[in-house]
Amino acid sequence: MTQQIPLPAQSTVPPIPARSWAIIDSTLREGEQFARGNFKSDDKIEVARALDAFGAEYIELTTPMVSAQTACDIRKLADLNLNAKLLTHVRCHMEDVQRAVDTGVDGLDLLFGTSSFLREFSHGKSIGQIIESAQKVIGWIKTHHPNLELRFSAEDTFRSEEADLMAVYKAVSDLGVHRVGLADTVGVATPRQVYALVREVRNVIHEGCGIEFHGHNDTGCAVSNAYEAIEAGATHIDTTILGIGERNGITPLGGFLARMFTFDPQGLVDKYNLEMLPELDNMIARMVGLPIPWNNYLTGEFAYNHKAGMHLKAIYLNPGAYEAIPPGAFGVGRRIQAASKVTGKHAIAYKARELGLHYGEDALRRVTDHIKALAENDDLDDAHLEELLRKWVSA
Ligand SMILES: CC(=O)SCCNC(=O)CCNC(=O)[C@H](O)C(C)(C)COP(=O)(O)OP(=O)(O)OC[C@H]1O[C@@H](n2cnc3c(N)ncnc32)[C@H](O)[C@@H]1OP(=O)(O)O
Ligand SMILES: O=C(O)CCC(=O)C(=O)O
Ligand SMILES: [Mg+2]
Repeated sequence: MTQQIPLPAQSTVPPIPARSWAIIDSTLREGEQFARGNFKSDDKIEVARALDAFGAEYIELTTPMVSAQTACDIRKLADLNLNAKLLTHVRCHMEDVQRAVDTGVDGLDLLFGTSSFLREFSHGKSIGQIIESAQKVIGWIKTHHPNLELRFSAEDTFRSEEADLMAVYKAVSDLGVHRVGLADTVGVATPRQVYALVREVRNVIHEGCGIEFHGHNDTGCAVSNAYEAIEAGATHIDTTILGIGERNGITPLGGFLARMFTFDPQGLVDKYNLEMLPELDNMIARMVGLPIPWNNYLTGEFAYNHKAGMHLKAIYLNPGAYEAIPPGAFGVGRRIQAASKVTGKHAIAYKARELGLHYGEDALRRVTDHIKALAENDDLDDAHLEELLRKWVSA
């Protein structure tokens, strides 16, 4: 995490310092709600240790109410004494909380649905009753376990009435929670809505109270919504490795880091062991029995594949011409695909030079056209290209 890497010139957007926000990785909570997420005790230890080595500030675990085994696993994870703070995600309910405080975690993430959908179909409580429960539960924790870090989230925030939200957030902030949470539970929020609501919430909570954002990806906005939340003053972002979670998941750790790297690369390098990202993604892909998607942020098989002739000419001169983020920063490599119908003479000349071969202008044009024609139906692999370039010189 002290590594210094050569960093390219970045976008013209003002920097957002990486020290202004923290990651709450929820692979071991939201990720357990993923279709293929069913982590065994050893898996949980492996994931928690890996996230800790990566530098995640927080690791969120599911509620001990799930099962006796889950409660036992939470205790085991707490006994690891990781640097990352451990949180357990619990309903705003005395029984859950009493069970949670015995597990040895550093904090509790409380939640209560505030939208009319969840008030009617999930728990049946009014906003007044939600606030009363929060007072009872938070009051009890503050008295009996004053050292626990506390967060209160309004589940389904973005389909809740603004006045209801402000009443709930003000009440829990007055009760002394360390953070309030905004959750885009069904992935419906737009980046602009996220920005506006985080600003509103900032106005009703105490100055030192943090703001956490949890965003689902149903409409493809999970990364941009997390970014907008930070722009508006959020301090904590929920992620999972590979984005696993209910339905199609939440803000993926890698995608979020890619987004934030462009604003403060050195800040990220200082905070996290970024080169571990492929290891984290591979670990979860293995545990859930699915491949890493081909177009995954940073670690997908083709995330750093360069193919078109116009790109290749520039990439050889300066990779930053067609890369926002140097792949080495995240421990991945780039792939130059020089032998396709969309290649150009500069790419072929570079490939030839790597083999110690040099062509005159005419020969270069002819070999390039030959390769383009051959590749009309199927791209050539590197071995085929090499053979062809060598033969061309000796022919
Ligand atoms: C959007 C999210 O991801 S929220 C987090 C979801 N996480 C989980 O559900 C954790 C895993 N869940 C479980 O293991 C179980 O659902 C348990 C142990 C929590 C509860 O199981 P059960 O008692 O069998 O209830 P069930 O799951 O069928 O129903 C949910 C209950 O929680 C209540 N509830 C829902 N939200 C809340 C809340 N925020 N605070 C308090 N109670 C709540 C509902 O009213 C319902 O209780 P009821 O039967 O008294 O009406
Ligand atoms: O507790 C939270 O803030 C988020 C809960 C959750 O997973 C969701 O609302 O999608
Ligand atoms: Mg969720």
